[in-house]
Amino acid sequence: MKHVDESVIVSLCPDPIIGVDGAGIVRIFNAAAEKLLGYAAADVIGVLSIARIYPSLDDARKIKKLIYSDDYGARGLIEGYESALVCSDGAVVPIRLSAVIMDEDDGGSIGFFHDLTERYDLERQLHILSVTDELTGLFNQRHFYKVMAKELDRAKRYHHPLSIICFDLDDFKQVNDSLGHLEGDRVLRTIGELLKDTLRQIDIPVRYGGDEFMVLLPETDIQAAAKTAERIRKAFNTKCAYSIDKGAGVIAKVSMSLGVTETNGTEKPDQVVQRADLAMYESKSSGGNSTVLIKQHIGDVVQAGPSGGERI
Ligand SMILES: Nc1nc2c(ncn2[C@@H]2O[C@H](COP(=O)(O)OP(=O)(O)OP(=O)(O)O)[C@@H](O)[C@H]2O)c(=O)[nH]1
Repeated sequence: MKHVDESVIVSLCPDPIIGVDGAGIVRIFNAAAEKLLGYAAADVIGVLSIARIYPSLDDARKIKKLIYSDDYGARGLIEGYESALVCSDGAVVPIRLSAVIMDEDDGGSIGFFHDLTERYDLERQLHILSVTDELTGLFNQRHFYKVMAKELDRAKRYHHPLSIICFDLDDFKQVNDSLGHLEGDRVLRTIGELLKDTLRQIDIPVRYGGDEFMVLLPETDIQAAAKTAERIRKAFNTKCAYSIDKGAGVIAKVSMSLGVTETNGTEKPDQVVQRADLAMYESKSSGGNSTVLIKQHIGDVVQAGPSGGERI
């Protein structure tokens, strides 16, 4: 290869390269830096302080401190540090930075940046996929237990009530068997939409599995949660009013059995889920299409209902 001038290499580099003098004033600003940040090199060289393109002065100070530390194996070096840059229009771009001090006397350095936007977008999409139930768009069971642990901690620390609604469809198999799986899927998707419309922003709706769902209601006591449960049940009856002929004069009506319980955060996730499940099964075993409440045990005493359940 014939000799190529270093400045040509810098200008051809597809990643942004920014060089600064000891005072932090931009001295090198290649074409990729212009493209990413939206500044013309002619407008920033000799004028712009590098601190201005970091999100805050603290970020800029931290990077300066890092380059003078031996955190990356030697003083005067940064390798693969993840931060962000602010473009001329105010947009913030995630970047990975490697940098070296060019001149020990003057303190001038050169930074090699790599735009991480695509990687961050991909990670965000992967995260969404990992916490979402594909059919309904609700959260999945794995996410439910993660959030539940955090919400139990919060409830305990701040003495706020935390409620949970557990519900399961009654006779859902009949929809699949009589009307087909696609119609069954439509019902499950309708529940996803219905929950998003009915709940507050801070509530966490989850498809627990099959035709079973959970809703976590932070800062909500059992009576308020029961009202929400009833709103869900009634909305479902309006939106999915099926009466399916099971033959021999028997009609199956698809509805919901709901169980509601509250915790003060001192329990394990499984204990709370089991109690909500028990309330839901109580509703189901007495005909479904209803909401049953079971309050938190205090000592061994169950606070409401003959078998711990209060039916509404
Ligand atoms: N269409 C569809 N059906 C599903 C899906 N996941 C689970 N199911 C169906 O949900 C039904 C659950 O059946 P069961 O547990 O007997 O529930 P059920 O018919 O509602 O009966 P009870 O709960 O006793 O009232 C089965 O037919 C499953 O095939 C899904 O993603 N899509």
